[in-house]
Amino acid sequence: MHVELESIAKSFGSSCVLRGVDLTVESGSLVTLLGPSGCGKTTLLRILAGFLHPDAGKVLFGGQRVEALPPYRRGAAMVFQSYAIFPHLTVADNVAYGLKARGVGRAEREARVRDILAKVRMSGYEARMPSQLSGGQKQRVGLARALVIRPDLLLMDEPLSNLDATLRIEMREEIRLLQRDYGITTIYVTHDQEEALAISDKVALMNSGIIRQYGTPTDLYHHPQHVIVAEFIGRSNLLDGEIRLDLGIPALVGSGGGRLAGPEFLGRLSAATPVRIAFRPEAAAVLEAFDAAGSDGIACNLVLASFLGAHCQVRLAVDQGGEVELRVPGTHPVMSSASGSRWRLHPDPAGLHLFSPKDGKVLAS
Ligand SMILES: Nc1ncnc2c1ncn2[C@@H]1O[C@H](COP(=O)(O)OP(=O)(O)OP(=O)(O)O)[C@@H](O)[C@H]1O
Repeated sequence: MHVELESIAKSFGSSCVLRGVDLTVESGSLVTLLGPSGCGKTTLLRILAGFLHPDAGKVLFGGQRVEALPPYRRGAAMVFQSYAIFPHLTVADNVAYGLKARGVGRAEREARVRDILAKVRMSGYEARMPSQLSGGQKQRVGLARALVIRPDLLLMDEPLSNLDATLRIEMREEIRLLQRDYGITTIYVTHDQEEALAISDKVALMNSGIIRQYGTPTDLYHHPQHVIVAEFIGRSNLLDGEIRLDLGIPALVGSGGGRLAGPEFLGRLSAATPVRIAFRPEAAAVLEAFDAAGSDGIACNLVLASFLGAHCQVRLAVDQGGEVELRVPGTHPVMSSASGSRWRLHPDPAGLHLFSPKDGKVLAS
């Protein structure tokens, strides 16, 4: 089911929680609402479900406005972090509950319960009580209960946050496979960026009640449109810098004055513009032994070089303050150097993103 939100606003008392949210979710896709705690994700999901009314804006399901419809008439099912399964009913009765409420006959009910329990790999647990299940099993029952009614829209609020790390990864893959199999339009709330990247067709990154960027996981990772996105998705090194005129030619310099990129990268950015510079630890960079005669790049000290198996990581303290993290090959001389040794870092301009220190918006990338 195609879902559309237009200019959704919501306040609780004097605190404005959603400040004009627009979102389009294509039929059959999985979209995550990602963002730090308190940014309004759950509030938005509750507005979609019909548990909360927006102060302003439109909610459209399949082109029809639904703000006036109660939750049970919206064709959506919700899966909660707390499982929300009935403790006094068996697994089979929990899953059959929604079908019974919809007047589905016994034979069909039993067949559908059997099918969906097989799908979530819970066959054989029909007669168990919830108290006899592990967290992951309860979560699967919750999922089966939502899926069995074949909802047009599945709303999931941090459904995996009560599970341990291994189970979380296993379950998120199951959810993604089931969602694709059934072609159910799904809106999924999480504050775990890796989970969001792993399972989504598109991610809406929220912060302070608005969506900062909405796009595919690779879009958000490689082309952050706001400094918040660069910070929240993956890891980013952030440094202050400035665009300066260097013999009349604009150049990007770090706070220590070392040149990092030339006019080909800066486009139409004018001189004397302060910037926030971001680059990822895995972005290409040259890290060379410090030479007092050089002046380009970022002067820094080695804090720690760590061998992590699949790759090596170094932490460097920048002379002008702050730290950067970098991935290097195991053969790099920094790996056998002492903490405190002096280095000069030249991030490849291709991996740099520049943001405005004022409003956080992207200036160049
Ligand atoms: N019923 C309510 N009454 C008053 N304030 C509320 C209510 N529900 C939510 N809030 C406030 O609205 C803000 C957004 O809450 P929301 O639950 O949407 O955030 P979230 O992004 O889902 O956070 P989390 O990841 O911690 O669940 C918070 O500051 C919260 O305290």
